Amino acid sequence: MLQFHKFQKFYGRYLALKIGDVLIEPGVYWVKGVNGSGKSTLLKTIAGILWFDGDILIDGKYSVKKTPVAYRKLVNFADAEPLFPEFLTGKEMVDLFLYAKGALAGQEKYFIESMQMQSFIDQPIGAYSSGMLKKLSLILAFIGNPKLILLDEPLITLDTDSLGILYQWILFMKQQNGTSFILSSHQDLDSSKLSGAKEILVETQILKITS
Ligand SMILES: Nc1ncnc2c1ncn2[C@@H]1O[C@H](COP(=O)(O)OP(=O)(O)OP(=O)(O)O)[C@@H](O)[C@H]1O
Repeated sequence: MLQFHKFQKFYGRYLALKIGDVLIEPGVYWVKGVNGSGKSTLLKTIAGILWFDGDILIDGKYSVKKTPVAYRKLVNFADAEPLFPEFLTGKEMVDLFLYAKGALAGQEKYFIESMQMQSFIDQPIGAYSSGMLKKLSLILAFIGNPKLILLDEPLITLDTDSLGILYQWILFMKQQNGTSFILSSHQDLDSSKLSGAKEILVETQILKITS
């Protein structure tokens, strides 16, 4: 599903992450590691937000560097602490993503309604609480027809009911579309809801993948 080729990520002279040539099979993955080990760096480079040496391919043919538009239609990302223009409404951001990701009109309704966002989706984002902002960022990550969804710390600031909904979304996308997931979380994921999830341990600048 996801192929790293001679991957290295430097910040200045500091080598934050070295992966080399690694293939990650389809599935749901939980990225673990201590503070500063490189979890966010890993997700942001896969998302195409951070520059790095080497290449990353999805489905063996779409490269984040050589075919970035096609790649970004297949790889969605939600940041740990999302930031959006405060003058736009949540619905305007959703419409932008529906267009950019080539999504079917109306796809967003299931996500907005199940996450109970109808009451604030038309408000400016500047008026959102941190939980409302998190919900919006999660919706945006599920829009389109992604092969891979990257969620950086998806559990923080979500209330218990919303966590249950997020697990439902993950199972729904996995079953309906065969979407893979890479989630980073300091909190334990509910293994009863994400059965079969594999672990990626980020340790001393390298990855260890366990099943
Ligand atoms: N913009 C940057 N400039 C320089 N160094 C950075 C930058 N961003 C991250 N780093 C360094 O890269 C390493 C990995 O950081 P990263 O944020 O990916 O870790 P993390 O595992 O997500 O941490 P946490 O669990 O605390 O969120 C750390 O040593 C960090 O100091």
